[in-house]
Amino acid sequence: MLDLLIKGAYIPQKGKVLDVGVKDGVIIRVEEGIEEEARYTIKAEGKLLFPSFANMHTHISMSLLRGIGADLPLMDWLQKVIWPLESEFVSPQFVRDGALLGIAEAIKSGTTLLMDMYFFEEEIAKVAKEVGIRVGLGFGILDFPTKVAKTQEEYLARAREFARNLKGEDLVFPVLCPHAPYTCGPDTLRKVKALADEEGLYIHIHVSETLHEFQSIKEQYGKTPVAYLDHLGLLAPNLLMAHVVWTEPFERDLIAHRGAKVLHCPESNLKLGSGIAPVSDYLKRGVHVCLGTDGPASNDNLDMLEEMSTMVKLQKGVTGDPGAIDAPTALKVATQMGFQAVNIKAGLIEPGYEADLILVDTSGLHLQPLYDPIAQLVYSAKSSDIDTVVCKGRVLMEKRELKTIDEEEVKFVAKRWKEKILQKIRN
Ligand SMILES: CSC[C@H]1O[C@@H](n2cnc3c(O)ncnc32)[C@H](O)[C@@H]1O
Ligand SMILES: [Zn+2]
Repeated sequence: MLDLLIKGAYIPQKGKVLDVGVKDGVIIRVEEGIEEEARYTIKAEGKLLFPSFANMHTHISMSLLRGIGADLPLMDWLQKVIWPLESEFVSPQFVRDGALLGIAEAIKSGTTLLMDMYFFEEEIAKVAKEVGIRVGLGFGILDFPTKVAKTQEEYLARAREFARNLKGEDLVFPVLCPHAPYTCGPDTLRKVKALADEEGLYIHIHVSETLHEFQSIKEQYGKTPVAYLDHLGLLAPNLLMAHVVWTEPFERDLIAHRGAKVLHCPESNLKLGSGIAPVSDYLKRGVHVCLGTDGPASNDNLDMLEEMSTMVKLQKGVTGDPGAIDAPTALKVATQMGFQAVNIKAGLIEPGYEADLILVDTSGLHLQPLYDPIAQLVYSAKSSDIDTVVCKGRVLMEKRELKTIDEEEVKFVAKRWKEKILQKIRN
């Protein structure tokens, strides 16, 4: 008996109407007219079936800080606004409440994998398991004290303990998160690398986000950021680098050669005025590129459909080439490349792949007439068209109704945080 049967959806990547049968979280049948019994059946006639999105760089609990400090460059935004607020308000409860808000928004826009970096990540692990979404989790490691730890030794010991506690979990997995080359010195970065290799972990880090960072790392260490990380031994397949906006051409080839991954966050880079990453050039050179929104306080949402559309249009505009990134490639970057980067077999609708899927309702005026579903998903669809979301075979949203989160409660709690935070800002 199947656990889930999705009947009669059009699968654009196959160009056919098919049924999809799922058992134990995995797609086992993709065929016409499946008659096998199923515990749960979704009638999907007239809808499009796609893989779900992998949001590969975010700080979901920052959803509670959304809208604060708009229109500042990165370092002013962080140092004058965000870090003082985080030091005042971030607590396990803040992280939990922010995670619920962020995860609810992520599911409603079709995401089933989030790569997160923040504080008190054990709270996010609990929320993710309750709700049924995949999250890669690590707390930020910095060369200065935060609420997580005070010294390098303490950060590394806690990171090891955190990783060991989460090993073997189903939906959540531990990652090491040195914040950036400008907040972690070379000794910390080398030790993080050693720990990652010992424990078999990914490293998730902000890299070369602004021109200021690019120039100051070069001044301080005699090498531009990517070359500097390579010099320290970090540039390897387990390195997930967020942003990578500023690179020399030789560094781009080095990333491809070493197999490190780029987590591209175009909307955050635009909003903070950080620049435009040369993503079509990365892809041409064979770099593994994934897509992320960054935190919802610098974007200011977790909408991967929007992010995908922004990515493609920026590359067309900057290069003057309308084929710089085509729609099927954009979809692949936002789905399959993300899952693949962390070794999750999802992102394709094939037997043997994890059942991480979305159904898209095409009845909206903005999707009429529907000639090219993949191009129209990238260029015309809105996240409100996403009708159903399935993560590892579990239905997290159906007919736009969240199945595992109380949406009204999440909004109520967010308002309470707003009142507290506003009081502080006004005083
Ligand atoms: C210590 S946990 C993560 C840390 O990162 C901060 N952050 C959020 N967005 C960005 C960004 O775009 N670049 C660098 N750092 C960022 C966040 O506020 C947390 O303090
Ligand atoms: Zn970030």
